[in-house]
Amino acid sequence: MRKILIAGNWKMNAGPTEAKVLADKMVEIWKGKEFSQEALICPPYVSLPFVVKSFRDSFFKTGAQNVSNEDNGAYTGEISTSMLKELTCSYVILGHSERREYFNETDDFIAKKVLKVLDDNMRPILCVGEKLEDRKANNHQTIVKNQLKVVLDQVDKSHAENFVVAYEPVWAIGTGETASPQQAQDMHEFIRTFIASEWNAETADKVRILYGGSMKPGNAEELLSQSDVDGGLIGGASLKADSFSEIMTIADQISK
Ligand SMILES: O=C(CO)COP(=O)(O)O
Repeated sequence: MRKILIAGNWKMNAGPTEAKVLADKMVEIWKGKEFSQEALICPPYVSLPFVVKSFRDSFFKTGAQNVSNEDNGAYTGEISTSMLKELTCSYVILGHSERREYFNETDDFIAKKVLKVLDDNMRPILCVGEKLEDRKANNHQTIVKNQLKVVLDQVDKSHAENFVVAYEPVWAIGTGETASPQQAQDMHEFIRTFIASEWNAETADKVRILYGGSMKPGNAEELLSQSDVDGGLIGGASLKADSFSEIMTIADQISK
């Protein structure tokens, strides 16, 4: 059984002051209540210590939006896995389409980071997804398969439980347009089948595959109810404590 992961990607939003207010609000909403699934917030680096502090006595987990593939040393501007672990961060988003597009991150570079994160006993959330032109040309499966293959070729299947994939169709990110539940399910099933062909069915079954792209309270139930959709990677709607909590409540009622 896979636990649903509801993850917020705050991107370059919410500096320390705003982040603390937002995190405190989330904790307040869930005070005294149990959450049967997993909730995660990935703030910008500078806000992480504040969010960690706000979440200290709650079930909310924290993660980062990127990390270096190197150990501590002379790498100006970078942040290491050991620094994130010191803050008790457990997850790292890697290969987000914004990093691929604006910061030229390649599949090989992303694979190195995924390996580093897994080797250091953290959990990568590897983002994959096609652009609109790829979908229109019916190339979406090939694009996603190629993005995954570079990483899967290097990751040992023993990491399956810590390995998280997020399918984020680029055309659905921040656009208000969402993949239909069927489009999401079809791609998630394709991803799981591909992982099974690279590893095996038993390990592929352990990998959580999140959907990302304009997920909000109004469409979360339909998306999260799909058999291969194991959670959400949420941008805009994670910047509002109410919306994020509503999606969590929906996830709480769905068990996989
Ligand atoms: O990119 C995303 C999460 O990583 C999705 O962002 P939105 O939910 O704002 O579309």
